[in-house]
Amino acid sequence: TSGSVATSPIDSSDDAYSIPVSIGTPAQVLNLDLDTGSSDLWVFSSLTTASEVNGQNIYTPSKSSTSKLVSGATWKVKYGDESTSSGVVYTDKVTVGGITASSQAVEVAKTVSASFTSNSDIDGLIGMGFDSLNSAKPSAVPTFFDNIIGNLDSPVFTADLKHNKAGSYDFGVIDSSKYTGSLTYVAVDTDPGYWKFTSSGYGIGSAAFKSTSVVGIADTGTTLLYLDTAIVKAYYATVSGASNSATYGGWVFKCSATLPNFVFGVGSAKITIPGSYINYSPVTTGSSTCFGGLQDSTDIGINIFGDVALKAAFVVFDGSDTPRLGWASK
Ligand SMILES: Cc1ccc(-c2noc([C@H]3C[C@@H](O)CN3)n2)cc1F
Repeated sequence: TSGSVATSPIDSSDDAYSIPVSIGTPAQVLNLDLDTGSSDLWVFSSLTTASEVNGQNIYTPSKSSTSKLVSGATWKVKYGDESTSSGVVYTDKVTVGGITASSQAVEVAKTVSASFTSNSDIDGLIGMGFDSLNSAKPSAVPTFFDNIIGNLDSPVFTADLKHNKAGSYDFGVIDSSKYTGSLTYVAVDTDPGYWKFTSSGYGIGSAAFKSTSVVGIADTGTTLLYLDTAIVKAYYATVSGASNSATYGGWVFKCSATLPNFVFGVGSAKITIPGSYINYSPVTTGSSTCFGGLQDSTDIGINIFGDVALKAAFVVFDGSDTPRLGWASK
């Protein structure tokens, strides 16, 4: 089997991308953030503290004839931005892009932190990282990808994110109409559970490409691109007036600035991120100061190829016995 689901940016800044996910019988459709950087499928629910729900769609297990409580199971997640959620676990039928996992662990939130409450466009997350990252106790539960991989024509899913428009996630198939040229594959280190790979270098604008190993994760749930200080400094050195602002917590510049393209290497291939993607968004609505789509990864401890990078490429997440990432321009 194979399938495809449209994914849309939740706002004009492409802060996150959501997909419709059907849960239960009859179907309850929630808009979930597909996150290759985590491995819990969790949802706002009828069990979520009422004051912490603000416009989200909720999953009500009691209204589903196929829901089952997983007795004694709990979960708790914390994301890179320190946001959190936690709760209990049900199993139910889950369908994404026409592909069904008949008994998917659905982690039902009893509580969520303020940044989830204030984000009415996200009804939860669907983690597509490796099972080692799953937070369920006393034992981890499989991801949706893990539950369907055996039924897929090919053990892969692909990401085709776009700037300010709908893209797609495909399952079980590599649609060659979605990219140009050829795919270049790189090895994935699944420890501790991210899609972690080594980029072969970078280029800033028309400057010479710098061949150097840059280890990072392909993370659809992170908005921006986070790289080593030296690379980030070299990039913004080409942007007059750019500064690393304590006030805004990162590199900012005049919104009127023209930013150079940023190239990252994957093997012998090169992915070009248009400078316009790095002129990310005003620091506050209407401000003439803009926040960069490329930021410093020092405080994170790992480099993250988030949506700013991913939306410049077509990416194959290959979950075969030797996991790997395929990259192509588009
Ligand atoms: C309100 C909100 C907060 C965080 C996230 C979030 N989703 O994925 C990620 C990244 C960081 C890393 O933790 C795993 N992938 N962060 C989504 C939200 F809607």
